[in-house]
Amino acid sequence: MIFLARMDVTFPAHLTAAQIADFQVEEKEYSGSLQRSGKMAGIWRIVGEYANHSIFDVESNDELHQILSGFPMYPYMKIKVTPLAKHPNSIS
Ligand SMILES: O=C(O)CC1=CCC(=O)O1
Repeated sequence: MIFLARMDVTFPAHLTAAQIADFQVEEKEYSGSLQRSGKMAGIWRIVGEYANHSIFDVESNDELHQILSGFPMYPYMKIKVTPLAKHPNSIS
């Protein structure tokens, strides 16, 4: 099952720059591990926003929820998930 996820990050004002930097390091490690496993097929920065579009290739809605809720920044992200089906004109 293929899903597009848009993740918007908003850190609360009480977090320090050092705490935010720690979240960014942890996020990169978790994200890298998902990408190496193939569960996360790609991630793109949305230009001009602290947000991304990511593609996930997972077995179920439950697996996607587990993955998304495991992101260290999950408490600070608004996530919109769009399920994708094969387009009839796709040649791949
Ligand atoms: O878009 C970001 O920087 C936050 C994020 C979510 C997954 C990831 O790898 O980074």
